Amino acid sequence: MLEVRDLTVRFGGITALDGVGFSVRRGEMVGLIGPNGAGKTTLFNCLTRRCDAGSGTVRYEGADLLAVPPHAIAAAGIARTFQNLGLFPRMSVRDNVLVGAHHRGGAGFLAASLRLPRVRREEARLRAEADGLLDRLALAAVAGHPAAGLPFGTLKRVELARALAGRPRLLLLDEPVNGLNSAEVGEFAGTLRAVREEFDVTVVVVEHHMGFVMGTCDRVVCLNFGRRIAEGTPEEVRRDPGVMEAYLGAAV
Ligand SMILES: Nc1ncnc2c1ncn2[C@@H]1O[C@H](COP(=O)(O)OP(=O)(O)OP(=O)(O)O)[C@@H](O)[C@H]1O
Repeated sequence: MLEVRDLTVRFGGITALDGVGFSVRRGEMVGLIGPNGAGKTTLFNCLTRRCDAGSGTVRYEGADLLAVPPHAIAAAGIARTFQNLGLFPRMSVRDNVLVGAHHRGGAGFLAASLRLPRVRREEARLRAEADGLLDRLALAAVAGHPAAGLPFGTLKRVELARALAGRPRLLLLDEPVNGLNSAEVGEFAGTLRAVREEFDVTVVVVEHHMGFVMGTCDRVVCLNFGRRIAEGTPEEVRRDPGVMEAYLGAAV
C-alpha cells in the first residue's frame, strides 16, 4: 500500500535521505528506527509533503504521493502525530480532536457561514464521533479541559485521538512514547495494538524506545545517515551487526 523507492532528500550540503526504499503492506505496523539524525523525521515529512524529495518515488495505494499537495494529505487517508506534540494549548481536548476531522466536513464556505441545518447536522455527527474517540482513549474526563496543563501521557493520547479523528488508513506516529514512563509505554502499546485492529489502520512508527518497537511492530526498518541499513522482523533487526554498530554497541 505504501512503496518508497530510492528516496533522496538534501538540505544544502546535508543528505538527509540517501536512496531509501521500503514498503509497508496494508494492516502492518512497521517501526522506523535509527540513531539521531538518521533521517526518520525527514522521511515522515516527505510522506506528509512537508518537504520535497530531490529524487525517488513514493506510491501510496497505487498513486504518486509526491504529486499530492500538502493540504490534501489528510483527505488521502494519511494522518500523523508529532515528536513535540502539535496540539493547540488553549483549545479544549475535544476541539483539538475535532481539528483532526476538519477535512471530513463537506459543507462549503457559504453553507457554513449561514449555518444551514445540514452544517449543524454534520458538526453534531463529527462531535459525536470525537466523543466516541475520547471515550475510547480514556479522555472523556478531560474533554473540556484545555490541552495546556494536562500530563504528558494524556497529551500523547490526545494526539493519537486527533490523528484517528481524520479516519486515516495510514497512521504515521513520530516518537509516540517518548517521555512516557514504563507503565505508560506499556499502556500506550496496548492501546495502539487494539486501535489498529478496531480502526483497521496501517501504522508506521518512529521510535527510539526499543522495547516498544520490538514488542509492538511486525517489521522494523533501520536508517543510519540517511540510508536504510536493515529491514526485517524485530528479531532480525535486533541481531543485525550493522544495526548494533549504528547504535555503538548499545543494547537494542
Ligand atoms: N530543515 C532542515 N534543514 C537542514 N537540515 C535538516 C533539516 N531537517 C533535517 N535536517 C538534517 O537532516 C538530517 C536528518 O534529520 P532528521 O530530523 O530527519 O533525523 P531523525 O532520524 O528524525 O533524528 P532524531 O531521531 O534526532 O529526531 C540531520 O542531519 C538533520 O540535521
